[in-house]
Amino acid sequence: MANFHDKVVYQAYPKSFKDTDGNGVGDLKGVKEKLPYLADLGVDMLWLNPFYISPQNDNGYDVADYTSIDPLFGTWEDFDSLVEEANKHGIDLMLDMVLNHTSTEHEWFQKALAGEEKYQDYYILRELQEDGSLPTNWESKFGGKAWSKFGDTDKYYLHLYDVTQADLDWRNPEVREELYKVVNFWLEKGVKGFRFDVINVIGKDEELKDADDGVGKSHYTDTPIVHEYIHELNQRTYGQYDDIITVGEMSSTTVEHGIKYSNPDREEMSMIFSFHHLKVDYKEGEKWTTMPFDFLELKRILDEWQVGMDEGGGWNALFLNNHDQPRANSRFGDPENYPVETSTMLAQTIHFLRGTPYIYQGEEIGMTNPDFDDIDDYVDVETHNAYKELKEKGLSEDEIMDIIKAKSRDTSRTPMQWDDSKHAGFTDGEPWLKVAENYKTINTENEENSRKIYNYYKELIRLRKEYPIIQEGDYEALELDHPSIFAYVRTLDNEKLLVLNHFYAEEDSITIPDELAEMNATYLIGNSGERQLESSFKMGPYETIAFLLK
Ligand SMILES: O=P(O)(O)OC[C@H]1O[C@H](O[C@H]2O[C@H](CO)[C@@H](O)[C@H](O)[C@H]2O)[C@H](O)[C@@H](O)[C@@H]1O
Repeated sequence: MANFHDKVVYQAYPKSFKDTDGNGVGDLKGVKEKLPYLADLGVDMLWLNPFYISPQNDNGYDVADYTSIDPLFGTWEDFDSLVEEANKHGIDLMLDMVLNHTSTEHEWFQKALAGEEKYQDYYILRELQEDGSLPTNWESKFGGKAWSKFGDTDKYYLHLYDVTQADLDWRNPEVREELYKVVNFWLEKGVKGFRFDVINVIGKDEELKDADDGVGKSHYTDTPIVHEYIHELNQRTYGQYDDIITVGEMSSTTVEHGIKYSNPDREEMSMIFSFHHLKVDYKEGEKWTTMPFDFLELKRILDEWQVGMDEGGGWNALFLNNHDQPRANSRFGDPENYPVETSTMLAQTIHFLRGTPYIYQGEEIGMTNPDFDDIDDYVDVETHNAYKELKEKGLSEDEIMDIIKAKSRDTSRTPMQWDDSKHAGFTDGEPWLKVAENYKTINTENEENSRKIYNYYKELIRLRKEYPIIQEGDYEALELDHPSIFAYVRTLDNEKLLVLNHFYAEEDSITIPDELAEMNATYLIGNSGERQLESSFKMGPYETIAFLLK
């Protein structure tokens, strides 16, 4: 298996990264054009969200042809040239594999609809229950029920996500064979990494039943058979190579399963994304609410995953941002008053934990949530479903828009802010999603703040490569119940790395335990300049600092 503990992954959302043909949608040529930027930042791998042929109902996660390039994003020539040029810059490509479901426009689903039994067996089709209710009472993760009528038959098909994303039946060996062919196709194209979309929900129970909670997750999440499928996927595809990096997106998973998915002895995946730490601002567990984030809970969850995965030989993908999440600095900091401090502190918190850091486009320059007031400024299908549901619940327009501004997936999908020209230098046309209002001050060319943040990321990446303790050190939290500071220590042999991250604007102090305070401390990096370690260590607004101790 590839050694990846020294690597950093950058996620580009192609649709919003850089448009070169003026159609308002980012493209592969745009990604290629920006490779020198990524190489300068120092990242090793570039994860691209889906760019395959798709009706784009869920921005490409509704794949209609797995081994194609949507003309919206470019051509085969553009793809080959991107791989070649990326390699010249020392960057490998990681592609997104959406293997839980296909678009209902996929040829397989269309043939199934036309009556071909072979393809009907590719999907999960069921009849109504005797009492006339849907095959199960499960909910779709995008709102509403998880079953829709299958053409003019008396059957219903399962869709855990959008109504146009039909779940594949992994219990059918022919389906698995088809999907292995897809992965092998891209391996032969020179791809060196895969991100597997919601891969832990592929193993639905054999007998589908109503869920006691009316939601249904336990009937398809982390079921025992998922591990068998992922092991088989590994053996039949990327496991045959020794330099491929894989990350599984694990919906509502547990540490116990996280270990199984990513412990190399089990030959499943290199690492996993888990999401519990990004639900600490969900009121009573409900996403479409607003609530100040629960800092102690954030630390508790990160700590649980750090310790648990380490003990079980698993490996975490480290992230606070992605294309589904609100911008972390808007969520956990104060980018208005402390733009550089907030962004660099959050970055350091993540980059020095045990695992592989992922940078989502724009976080390295301090991009924030936009301030779009009108529902028509949002494109995301989940957001529009939520808007309707919140209306039905009787919330006012203002209340709904406050929630949407804080939680919509479009908050992080606004176009990349390259410069202060029209549409932030993203496109010469009309962008598919509006650019955030603050692009004049937050953009890659802004020396004031954005460049400072970028340079800080650059240094964090460089340090990971220089210091084995960042790559391999054990993790231990300090004073986990501290109300404003997340402090932790990494240890490798007789060396320690002390990392102190202050999550609030009001000054606060932390007591450094004697056994650490008495060691020989060297300042490594911080966002408020070089400082000496003291046993009562006072921290300024959103300050972050790290010391090497010997
Ligand atoms: O919140 P969780 O239940 O833990 O799930 C994690 C994420 O899962 C979904 O994301 C991915 O699949 C979707 C369907 O293909 C796609 O729309 C999305 O862009 C993918 O990243 C879910 O949509 C996310 O909100 C969850 O964070």
